[in-house]
Amino acid sequence: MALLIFIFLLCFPISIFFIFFTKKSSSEFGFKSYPIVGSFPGLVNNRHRFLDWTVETLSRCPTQTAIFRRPGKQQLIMTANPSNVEYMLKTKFESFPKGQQFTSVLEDFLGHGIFNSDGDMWWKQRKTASYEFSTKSLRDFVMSNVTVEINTRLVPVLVEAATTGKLIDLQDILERFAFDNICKLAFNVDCACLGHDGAVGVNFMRAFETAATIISQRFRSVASCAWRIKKKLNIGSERVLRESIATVHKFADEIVRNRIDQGRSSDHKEDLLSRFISKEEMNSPEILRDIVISFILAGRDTTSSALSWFFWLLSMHPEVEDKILQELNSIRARTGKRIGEVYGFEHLKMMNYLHAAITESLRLYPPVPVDIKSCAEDNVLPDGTFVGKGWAITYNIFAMGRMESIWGKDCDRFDPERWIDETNGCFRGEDPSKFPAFHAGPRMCVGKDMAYIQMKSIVAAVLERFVVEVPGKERPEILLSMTLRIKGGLFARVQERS
Ligand code: HEM
Repeated sequence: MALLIFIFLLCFPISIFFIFFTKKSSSEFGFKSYPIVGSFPGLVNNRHRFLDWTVETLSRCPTQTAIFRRPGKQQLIMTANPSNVEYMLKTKFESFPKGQQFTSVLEDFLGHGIFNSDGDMWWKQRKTASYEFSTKSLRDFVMSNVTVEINTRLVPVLVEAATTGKLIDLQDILERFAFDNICKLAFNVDCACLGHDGAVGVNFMRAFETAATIISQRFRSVASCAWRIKKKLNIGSERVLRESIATVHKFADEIVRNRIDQGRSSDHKEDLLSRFISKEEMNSPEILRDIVISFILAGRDTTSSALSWFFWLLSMHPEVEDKILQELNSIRARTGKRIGEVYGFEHLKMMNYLHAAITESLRLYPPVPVDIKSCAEDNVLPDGTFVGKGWAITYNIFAMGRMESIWGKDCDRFDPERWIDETNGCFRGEDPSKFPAFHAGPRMCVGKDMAYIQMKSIVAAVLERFVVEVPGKERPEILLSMTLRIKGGLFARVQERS
């Protein structure tokens, strides 16, 4: 008997070790999987380098697609394969909605706004947004807001930093810029977050930031019941989230109600809220609030994330900065514009090299690094991968920008020239299923053109007047929140360019 107990005690831990830690996945290349716990051990081990880990894993897979095994029947597929991306975002769009699993996580904050809805609800908002974003009046409104923000906020903040010689957090400055800008576009309110720490809008911005950060953490919660229990008990981060959402909703509700009361007599005709109010089917205060909040979320951290990584890359590639300055010089020479005068839309269109450099930065550091959909019916992807009904599928934009199979041997190199057409020197775009930084198909980002207007205007204004120096040569640490941010900020020193 004693011998049996001894053998059992010896064998039990050894067998547990073998079951959990040595059994290889059915797929030799993808995420390793173990009985009961699936692929979670790999995720836990690599959580501090999640994106780099997925790049390594997907680039080893024959079709750049891997299965992440979860306990239970519903699995998660991750792909960096352009044919699969085209299939899910375009060809079989209806089969791959955001899905209840995704939208229920964000619903407390975003309700049923464009960013967080599917089907009819999404389509009605999309139709209006697509139309309004193609109008010249909205583009002019954006141009004038960007010009004012650059001249009266961004440049003075940088002049002061140049005078004092202090390190500044460029990421924070860009986030404040983007927040001011998107609030003007969404409901024509000047939050004045850049350069005015005491402004009314700062509370709104902070609450918005907290809500967006905490709600995105729900996706990383190991078991979804964990956040749901905390929410029910109103404790910990869920309590902070509830308070932040209340602040955001109160601020937005007041604006929406006032605007509805003002009705047709309102002076605000240009912003998105006024444009949506005039649509019969979307004039309930709650849905208007959800729409506005979705737009703020979509336009807030995306451009600032893109530009933070862009300025870091530029600090490592002075030859690219020189070429941008040469291009700006030649445009000034042709148009007679003086330094300090912000460029108009027609001038921005001439900046092919700058457009290419920003796009190249988006390839390597996409603000939305991974995107998730659910599968509404059993499907087989073009590369032969089976995706069952109810499974989740993510396409990994960060990994796609680093795939040799898409970009060739120099895929890791920051090279704006790959976006320039050699025959005419103009910017040459790429198929969105290979480069889905702005999504692809019917849900493609509606703010893409506006984002380029904002990004090109900022880069031109900053580079012509200032030299930006980022100390250190290491890649900054990635912070995964709703977007790809730089952990701890992007600290830089600026000097006025002589
Ligand atoms: C560099 C800047 C930007 C990038 C990389 C970007 C990227 C994206 C991506 C990947 C999506 C799809 C997200 C999803 O459905 O899961 C998206 C959607 C969207 N974006 Fe952008 N975006 C940028 C700037 C903006 C700006 C400035 C605005 C607003 C003015 C905006 C408005 C939207 C909206 C409303 C959607 C939802 C579209 C829909 O679901 O039909 N974006 N964007």
